[in-house]
Amino acid sequence: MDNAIMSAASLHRTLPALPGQHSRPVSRSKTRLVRCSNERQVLFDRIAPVYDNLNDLLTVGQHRIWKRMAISWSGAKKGDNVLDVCCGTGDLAFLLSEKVGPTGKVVGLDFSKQQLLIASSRQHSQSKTCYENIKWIEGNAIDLPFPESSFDAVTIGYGLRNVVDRLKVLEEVCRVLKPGSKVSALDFNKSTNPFSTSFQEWMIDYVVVPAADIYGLANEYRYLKRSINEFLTGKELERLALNAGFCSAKHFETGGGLMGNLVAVRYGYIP
Ligand SMILES: C/C(=C\Cc1cc(O)c2ccccc2c1O)CCC[C@H](C)CCC[C@H](C)CCCC(C)C
Ligand SMILES: C[S@@+](CC[C@H](N)C(=O)[O-])C[C@H]1O[C@@H](n2cnc3c(N)ncnc32)[C@H](O)[C@@H]1O
Repeated sequence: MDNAIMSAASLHRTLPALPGQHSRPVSRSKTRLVRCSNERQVLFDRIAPVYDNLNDLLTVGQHRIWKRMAISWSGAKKGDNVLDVCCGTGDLAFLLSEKVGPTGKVVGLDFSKQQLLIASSRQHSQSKTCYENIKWIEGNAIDLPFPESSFDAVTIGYGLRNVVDRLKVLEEVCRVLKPGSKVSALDFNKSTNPFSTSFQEWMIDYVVVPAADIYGLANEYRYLKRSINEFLTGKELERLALNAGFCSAKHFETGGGLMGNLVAVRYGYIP
């Protein structure tokens, strides 16, 4: 394992075992979820080398603006301890690092080793000293390896749509957030406007997939359209966040309706 990347298992080993922990029989539906999750992990490992370049190309740099907006909505500030779930190659973690500065701390968590290796090499190839405050952890978003109330803000960029159990992920995020703190989750918008949906699908079929095909990754990028169809609308995401334990949730459309950003607050005293 790359020295700069910690595994969640090694983090867990440093925590005391819970009393009464024992292994349970695994159900068929759980086996299916694990298989689906493993397939996605392989997919994200495969696209890692081209992911950043394709994002810049396909959005003509616009994704950087959407990511800056996501950071701003998270409420992260100087000196904060923050988490980027499904961090991939680290775009949001790097922006968070600049936001919280050298007195703050950033954790980037992802289950794709290849994505994390790129994040770590970007961290070391760029000379910004504040990037020293970032740690990369190989782990699963449905079982965050942190105690409750650990973070002042959490971001998730294009991650919630890709996990097999979204409610569990939001419950986990709510648990690790400090009371009164926010999660900001940027993703594709599953629009209720037929024009936006048609444009999104047209872009994927005729621009995104052909561009990915140049790298032999057409199938991996075809998955995008399916995953957006199976995703939740803004209103459904707001309801899911409330069910996960957040006290308020609001979804904003960005990128001309192509993208969306869920902002949810964990119940608690806000000074
Ligand atoms: C931000 C983009 C992709 C992120 C992304 C997210 C995922 O969940 C994936 C899953 C599996 C494979 C890949 C990904 C993945 O790359 C790129 C999105 C591109 C948009 C579909 C199109 C953007 C349109 C432009 C903003 C419009 C520009 C207008 C032009 C100037 C006329
Ligand atoms: C589309 S990428 C987004 C990367 C980055 N956040 C960004 O905005 O560019 C989705 C990331 O989510 C990660 N991911 C998906 N399911 C996950 C899970 N259950 N646990 C941890 N990471 C996961 C993938 O490995 C991948 O790196």
